[in-house]
Amino acid sequence: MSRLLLDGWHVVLGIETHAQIKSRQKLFSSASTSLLTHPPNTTFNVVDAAFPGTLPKLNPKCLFLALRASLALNCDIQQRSSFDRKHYFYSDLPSGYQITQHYAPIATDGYLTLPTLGRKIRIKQIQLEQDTAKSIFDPQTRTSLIDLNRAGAGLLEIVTEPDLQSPDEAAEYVRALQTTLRAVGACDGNMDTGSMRCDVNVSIHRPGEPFGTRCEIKNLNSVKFMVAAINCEIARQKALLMSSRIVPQETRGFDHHRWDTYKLRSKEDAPEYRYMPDPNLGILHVSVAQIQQVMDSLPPFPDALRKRLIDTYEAFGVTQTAIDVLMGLDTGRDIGYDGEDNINLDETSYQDPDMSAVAYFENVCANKDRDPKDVINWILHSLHGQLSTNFTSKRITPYQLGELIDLVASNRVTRPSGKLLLRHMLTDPSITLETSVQQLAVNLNLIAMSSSSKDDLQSVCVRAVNALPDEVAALRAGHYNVVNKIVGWVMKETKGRADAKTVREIVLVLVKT
Ligand SMILES: Nc1ncnc2c1ncn2[C@@H]1O[C@H](COP(=O)(O)OP(=O)(O)OP(=O)(O)O)[C@@H](O)[C@H]1O
Ligand SMILES: [Mg+2]
Ligand SMILES: [Mg+2]
Repeated sequence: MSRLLLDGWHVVLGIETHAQIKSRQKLFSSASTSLLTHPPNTTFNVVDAAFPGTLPKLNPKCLFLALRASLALNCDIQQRSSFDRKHYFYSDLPSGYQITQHYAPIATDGYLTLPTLGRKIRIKQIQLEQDTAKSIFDPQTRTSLIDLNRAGAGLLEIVTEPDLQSPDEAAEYVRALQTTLRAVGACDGNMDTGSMRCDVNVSIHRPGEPFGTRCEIKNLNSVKFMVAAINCEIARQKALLMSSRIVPQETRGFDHHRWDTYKLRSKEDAPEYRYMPDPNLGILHVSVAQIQQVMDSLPPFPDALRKRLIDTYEAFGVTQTAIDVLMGLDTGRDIGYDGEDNINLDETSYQDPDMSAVAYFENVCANKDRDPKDVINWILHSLHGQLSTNFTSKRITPYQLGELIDLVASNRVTRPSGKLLLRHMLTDPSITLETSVQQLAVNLNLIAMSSSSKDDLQSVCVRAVNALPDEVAALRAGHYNVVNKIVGWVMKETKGRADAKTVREIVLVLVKT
């Protein structure tokens, strides 16, 4: 979408994302990070509950993941950064302040490339900070309950420059950010469970004029709501400006029942946070050697990987869209993860999260006789839905899929039979990762008839012609499309083992004579 909206306004958007760090322990305490399955108030310790005399201690795993995310977002890592206290009083904040990096964040001046639009969105800074507890209002007893499980969990706040120009771009940015954070294992990117939450800043102005006043919409937990909130906000600001009023700087929320934004507080009511350096935490030093070590541990970045895949496979007819779907970048899919809990909580066996769909595809394509376009079609169309899980743990290995593709490509098995074969492989528990696909095709009587015995096929076609005299007459009278009905009869009779093209040829010869 272009920057210019229909009626001549420019839209300016900046996004602040809170991403929960995928670490086993909290940012400054040794308590476990909570999963949704944990009962309330079971995963916190005295540090998280802010008992007097407790001291914070930075968890190296959180730092490691923050550095990975920062490098993946092309930021400059600050060799010296520090922590500050942001004070406010709310029941979900036991200590009365949140530890964040207000004055000297860990990383600055990065960018994220929007995969399909190709534009670079500048990342202003990334800061490490603590998450709050959760307060839950119980309307029956009219009381607020506090769950400390989330208190003190590590967050990355990732702040963009005001570079985004439309709701579509904002959506693409969030999806690309989600993919990047997942690719480096820093965050599971799951918006509907609150692992990733966005605040979006919106302003509009006339072309050539300075930026308008921003309003910030807080705590958006899906891309859909974010896009809706931006659209509502643009409409609201436009209406104000068109009637010669001003847009006051405000913090707003999005009400998904009313499908509109509402005012939370104005700039004048903004809390005074009384930021101050946290005296319990010193300067955080990161050496060049440490940065290099993290750099060496990184998997290929999604945009570089995407470019390599396009450069390698586009010549074979593999489309960019297919590559985006394979990489999970396709913008048509909503941000929701498949609900699977693939959080790797074991620090000692740290593994890069899988780019398994890509690895699987390239593994099958390693045999140069295979057509990559054919391979990606099999994966996307026939294995679709299983892409977000690890292929090797599934019921079909790249070797087996390759075997299947070769059987179909050489007409030993028809395409419909191939799909049937695949379904068997995915669902029949007696089939192992060692099963030969060719042997299975033989056992299931799925070897194509045209390549096994043409005579058999000929006799089925003769039966078809005898069984369908009306259709034969229609065909003879010049209604060519009727041939499909006769071919269909043969396909049904042979359970899809016949090659439709061969059947058509045989039928046409039979009908003419
Ligand atoms: N005129 C504007 N229109 C839209 N977005 C803007 C504009 N000016 C700044 N922004 C964006 O607003 C965001 C400001 O975030 P930042 O964290 O710097 O400050 P904040 O919102 O005041 O603080 P807090 O972290 O307490 O919410 C950035 O993403 C920035 O790009
Ligand atoms: Mg901010
Ligand atoms: Mg903000």
